[in-house]
Amino acid sequence: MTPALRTEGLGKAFTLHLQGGVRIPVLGGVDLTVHPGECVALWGPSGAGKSTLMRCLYGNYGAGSGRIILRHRGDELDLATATPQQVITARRETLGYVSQFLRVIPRVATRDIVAEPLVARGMPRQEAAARATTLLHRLNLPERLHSLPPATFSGGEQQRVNLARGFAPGYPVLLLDEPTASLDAANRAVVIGLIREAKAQGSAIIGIFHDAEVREAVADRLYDVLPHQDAA
Ligand SMILES: Nc1ncnc2c1ncn2[C@@H]1O[C@H](COP(=O)(O)OP(=O)(O)OP(=O)(O)O)[C@@H](O)[C@H]1O
Repeated sequence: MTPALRTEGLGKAFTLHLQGGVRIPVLGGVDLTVHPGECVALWGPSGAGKSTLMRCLYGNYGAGSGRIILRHRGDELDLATATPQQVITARRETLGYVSQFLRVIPRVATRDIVAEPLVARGMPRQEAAARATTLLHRLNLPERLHSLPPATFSGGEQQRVNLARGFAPGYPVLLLDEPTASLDAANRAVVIGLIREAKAQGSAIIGIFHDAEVREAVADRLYDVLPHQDAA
């Protein structure tokens, strides 16, 4: 089976320009493969580079070396060398990312924040709003909050808005950074259900799951992110 996403020799180092150009190698030689319907959990000690790897995969950080091959529009797209326009298209159609924290857009209602990626993919606005509402209910976000901007929501409420937005489109590849960090047991169980359903529908998932119960419930295998001394 063709992988949904794979990296070849991915490396990343940070250069601290305000600290005399000190170079911090983080990732090196990362060969990660995830297939449709599979969930891979990134594993490794604090500071090993798990979040950095996620951000490289989504294109938030440029890769220092190597390739990030995404199966996109029936072809291969190397995100490490893709143009900004190609990255935007890949994010709209193929690659989703649920970060730990919601970046709130002022004055936009929660329902619209969740519906937006569906509308961007061409779904009629009313249908997108209905799907958003269903997901928000499933994640136990009370109806009275759906029409409010989430700026004043609690951490757990904001995380659930973020999750609804990330799961709504059914992306072929979905990146999850600590998706249950701020959630109670009932909502953790909902997220486990959403991940399992996404896998059953063929999504490839890469996640950081510090919660062992969630990790064991969804991950098919672990990928070791090792502290690296020699990164690009
Ligand atoms: N923007 C940045 N600039 C400089 N150094 C960074 C940057 N982002 C991360 N780092 C460094 O890269 C290393 C890896 O950080 P990262 O957050 O990826 O680790 P992690 O494995 O996700 O850790 P944790 O499990 O604690 O969240 C750390 O030493 C961190 O200080």
